[in-house]
Amino acid sequence: MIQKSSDSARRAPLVSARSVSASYETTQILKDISFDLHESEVLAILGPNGCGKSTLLKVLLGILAKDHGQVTYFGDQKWRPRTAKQVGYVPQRLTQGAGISATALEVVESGLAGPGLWGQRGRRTRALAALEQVGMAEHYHRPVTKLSGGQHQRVLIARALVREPKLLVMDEPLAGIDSASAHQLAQILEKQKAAGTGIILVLHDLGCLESIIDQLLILEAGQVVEYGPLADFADRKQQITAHAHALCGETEASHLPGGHL
Ligand SMILES: Nc1ncnc2c1ncn2[C@@H]1O[C@H](COP(=O)(O)OP(=O)(O)OP(=O)(O)O)[C@@H](O)[C@H]1O
Repeated sequence: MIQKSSDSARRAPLVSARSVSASYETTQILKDISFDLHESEVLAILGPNGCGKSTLLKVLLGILAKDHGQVTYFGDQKWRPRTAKQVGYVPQRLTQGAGISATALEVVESGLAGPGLWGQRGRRTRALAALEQVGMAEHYHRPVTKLSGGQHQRVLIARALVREPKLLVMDEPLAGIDSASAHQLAQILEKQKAAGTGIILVLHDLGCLESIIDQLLILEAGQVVEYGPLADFADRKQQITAHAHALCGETEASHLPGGHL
């Protein structure tokens, strides 16, 4: 059941999922997932290890085909090259295949590469501006392998923001970063939210991102067990976080490839 605040109900969603199911070969992982994400909204997806959070991201990012259901992006029911252009994806870390010896600037510029996306001209200027947005301009020439976890993450956020996305998707953004970096992350996301970007976060814990989260979607065994405004969970927040923590243990590397979007 989709619950909407009266404000949200008046606006068309940026992303709308209806009764989505998905499988790996013959094993069904996601069952009947529905949610809406509006402009300037932050949706946090929580749930225990293996419940299907990364799989849901893969479906949303057009990497894994759905078995059934519908995902509408920006009013369009098909994932197209122009959809990709409006979506920024932030993985946890760069993988080997993504060219990890690249400099911060090269990594951010790679966010503008892709068929039918942006031309070569102006890439550097846009990439530097994106690094500036996340407070990393002075590190533009450094190899990402030499950056701290939080700095590395900010470069990946810049790579997503360089597209000026309408939708930002982040996989476990609090994993492996210290509390100062987590607070910087909260500030960056808050600015994006204020600018109208819709944000989907896969989390194991609300942490210091709680203040920017609007909606919670809790998955268990591939199904939505809770969905609604964060305020509705006020009396159960600790319980939900403790539950996710207890079941999650150490976070694992994302299954999603970095930098292909
Ligand atoms: N490529 C794959 N092929 C087959 N099964 C997979 C594949 N990727 C994930 N799975 C299985 O799908 C289920 C959901 O995995 P998924 O990675 O989506 O969970 P998750 O909630 O993101 O877990 P975590 O919190 O550990 O990252 C798990 O049982 C997992 O083993």
